[in-house]
Amino acid sequence: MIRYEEPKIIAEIGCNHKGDIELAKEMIMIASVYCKADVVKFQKRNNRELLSEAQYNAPHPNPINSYGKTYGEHREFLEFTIEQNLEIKKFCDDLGVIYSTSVWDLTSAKEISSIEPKMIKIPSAINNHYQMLSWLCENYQGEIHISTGMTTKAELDELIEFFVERDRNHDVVLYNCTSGYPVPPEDVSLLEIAYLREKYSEKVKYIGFSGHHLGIALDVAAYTLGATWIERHFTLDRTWKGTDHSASLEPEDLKLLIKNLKETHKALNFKKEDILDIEKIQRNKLKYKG
Ligand SMILES: C=C(OP(=O)(O)O)C(=O)O
Repeated sequence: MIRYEEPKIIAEIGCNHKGDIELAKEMIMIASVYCKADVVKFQKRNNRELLSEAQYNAPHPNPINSYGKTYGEHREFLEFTIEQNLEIKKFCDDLGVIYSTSVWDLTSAKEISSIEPKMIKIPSAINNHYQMLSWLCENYQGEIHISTGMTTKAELDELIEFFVERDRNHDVVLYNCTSGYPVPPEDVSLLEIAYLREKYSEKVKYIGFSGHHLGIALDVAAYTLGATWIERHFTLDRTWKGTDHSASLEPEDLKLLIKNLKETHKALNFKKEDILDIEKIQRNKLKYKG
């Protein structure tokens, strides 16, 4: 039986702030105050550590989305320093919204841990970086959220055992994810959520869903299948330059998604009695009396 707790919604700002901290703050305000997201999330990379020299110096694979002459320059343009991340975290604390970020390398994991966020995300691309995961298990006290896009079932088993062996599984949230931008419905593969729940719900704290699809219907289905945490990319304009905007939600969509998720949470129950109060008048009026 699924334990339906209140859904928790992450507005993944990621790099959609276009490297502009004032825009990032405006997005945080809208996501939290207007849309009512629980968490706003960013991404932290040390590009010299993460990318090989060749990757750093190569052009962006899709130049139309590039903010620099090389892929490395493009990534640096979108990067906030640790001081800027701290400024953003304080901005979030003042607003009462949770700040989080994914970390893409060991240096970023160490830097971000030093500002003590409540939760850190491990992106699908990096969920096999065991040196970084070991460091986090030993040094970081908060929740560890892990995405499972482009990951085999055997790799997933290994990942969960890693956390169980270190007795850190009690604060792991495991996300179903298909890594694509955008992902067509047939590749969202929502039943993987049921698989994660059946196989790992005793081993991790919660199951989640990191969606890169279009629209908001599938997130409600994901919640109904047992994903408590729902993460969606967030932008102010889906036509902006950048890989993630097209698969992101604009404010009206995110607000409606959160409303729909909260209503679904209220509706996922059994009738409290055979005939509810709301039905009694109808029963007197309409029920066949024989
Ligand atoms: C890429 C990320 O996540 P996911 O793998 O869930 O898309 C991220 O959080 O930075």
